[in-house]
Amino acid sequence: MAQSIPLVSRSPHLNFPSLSPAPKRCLYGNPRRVPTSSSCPSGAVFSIRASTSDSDSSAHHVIVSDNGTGYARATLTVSDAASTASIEVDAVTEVELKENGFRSTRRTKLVCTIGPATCGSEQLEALAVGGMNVARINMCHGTHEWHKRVIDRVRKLNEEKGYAVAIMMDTEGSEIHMGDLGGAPSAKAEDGEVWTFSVRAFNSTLPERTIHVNYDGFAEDVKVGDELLVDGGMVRFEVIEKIGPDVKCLCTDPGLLLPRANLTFWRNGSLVRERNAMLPTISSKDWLDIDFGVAEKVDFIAISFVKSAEVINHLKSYIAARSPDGGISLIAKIESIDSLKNLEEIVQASDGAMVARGDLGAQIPLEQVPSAQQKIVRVCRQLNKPVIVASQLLESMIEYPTPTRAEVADVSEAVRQRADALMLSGESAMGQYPEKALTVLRSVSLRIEKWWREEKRHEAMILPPVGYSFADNIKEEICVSAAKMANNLGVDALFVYTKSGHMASLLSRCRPDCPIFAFTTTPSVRRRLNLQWGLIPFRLSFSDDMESNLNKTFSLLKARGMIKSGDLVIAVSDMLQSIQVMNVP
Ligand SMILES: Nc1ncnc2c1ncn2[C@@H]1O[C@H](COP(=O)(O)OP(=O)(O)O)[C@@H](O)[C@H]1O
Ligand SMILES: C=C(OP(=O)(O)O)C(=O)O
Ligand SMILES: [K+]
Ligand SMILES: [Mg+2]
Repeated sequence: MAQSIPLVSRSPHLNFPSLSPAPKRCLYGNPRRVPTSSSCPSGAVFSIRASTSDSDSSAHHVIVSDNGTGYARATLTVSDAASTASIEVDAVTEVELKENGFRSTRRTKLVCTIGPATCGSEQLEALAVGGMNVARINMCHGTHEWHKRVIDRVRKLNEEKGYAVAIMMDTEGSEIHMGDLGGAPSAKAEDGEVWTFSVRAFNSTLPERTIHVNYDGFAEDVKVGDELLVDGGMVRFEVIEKIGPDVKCLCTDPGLLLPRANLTFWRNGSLVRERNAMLPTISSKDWLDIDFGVAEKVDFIAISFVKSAEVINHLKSYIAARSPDGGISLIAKIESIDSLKNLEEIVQASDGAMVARGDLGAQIPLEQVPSAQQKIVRVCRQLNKPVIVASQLLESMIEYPTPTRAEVADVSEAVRQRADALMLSGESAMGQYPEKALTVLRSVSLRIEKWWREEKRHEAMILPPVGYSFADNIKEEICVSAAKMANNLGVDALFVYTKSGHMASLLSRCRPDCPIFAFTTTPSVRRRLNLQWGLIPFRLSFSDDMESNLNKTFSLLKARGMIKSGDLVIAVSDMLQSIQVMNVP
């Protein structure tokens, strides 16, 4: 059983006022320094260890303390250990840390959809330099060869330049969408024009004002008088006549038609969900794309139009059988009425979720999208799953070099909600200013994060336990306590040594004020951690011996100028149930 931790009552430094934000207190003269003594020349290590019933592990000690002072002694000599080892971190973070220190690092992660505007090696590198954490490829567009080239270029960038840009493959799903406009980049539909939407296959050039529809049942399912919405209402038509496979439609709201834009149809003010609602979540084409993603070892697969947890579980077992090392995480896209209905079970089954506002806004009234977003972000945080806010964040930047004030406010709100990540779609895939759009996301994120750190404006969120076992509960408690200590002590960084990434995600979930340095042994875990709020993932080989891990880390990071003597850090690990507070020697 867990023991009481007498240290807490013995050490006044640990009696923090709970919940209320603690003022920065001067603990020992210098607020950032734990006392050092001659017996502990290189900074004190203070360790709390909890024990569990399965106490055969050497990690399960009650407390380690040094002759009643509450401080375990450690000799953190910067030694030989590191000389042969290496640490991998991306160049942008390294420069940021060196130049501006810990507080300058961005906590909100950035996902960029890669398309014709950004698929070249130089363009990809520019995005990586600009802060792209995850590159998304959308299987609605392009061929496997095209996507493979992008994947290879990102991989090369990671290998040669030290980035950990993860790859997210997004499935097409069984939505109804238009064809590819016969190769044209877009087409303008004017008020009063009559267009033909047809399920016919056109092998030569498309007749004028004709759109191919990918769903065979389309002409049968729509009725004269139905409203047809392109891309959630960017362009609207009214169905005026049905002639076999052709549906004649009158344009009532003009606008730009983009290739493969999504289509929904509405009758008497409600979304029509006939046979199309019975389409499988994962189409036969999606299965081929998923096989491609597994073969290419992508880091994330985002599943479009998820309706229930069942499909996620099904896909998980499919992928597990083909990719036994477990390197692929599943992201559920919340973009339908069904996915909102079954939100908790879907998020629980997935490894993360996306607020896919594009299609969501076509399925529920637009004015309900903001509250849905807030709810999805909250549920994901409570269930400890990373969440991405996506679509139209900077839509006007597809054409213009500056965003609208409203777009900046929208980005700010997602950052304030402390979503894990923000995503660019058309802005980076086919827009004219992909790098500028990324810069806007980066600078708005940094500014808003700084603002509420300074003002303590974020609302506290109840974080219910997520683990199923007592051992899990201990991990959670350690992370919650470590994050709280980090805030109260104003430490420079949290360090977490994690093999699976789980402890890192538990710390991220607490959204602490300082950055979290997540050390992990495998490149694949490192890339996947790159989607999570506040984590700076490093690849490092480490052992079960925390003291040597810390020595090695300090030595390597100091050698690269990323930390310096006197910096205050708190370290936790998933090998040892402890929280250690120390100054970098
Ligand atoms: N691989 C690609 N090849 C060509 N165009 C692409 C590609 N990926 C994205 N695009 C373009 O960028 C736009 C925005 O991307 P995204 O939001 O992911 O797709 P969609 O609009 O289909 O939901 C697409 O409509 C398409 O015009
Ligand atoms: C991200 C979305 O999905 P896609 O771009 O694949 O339609 C969305 O609908 O917002
Ligand atoms: K998609
Ligand atoms: Mg969508």
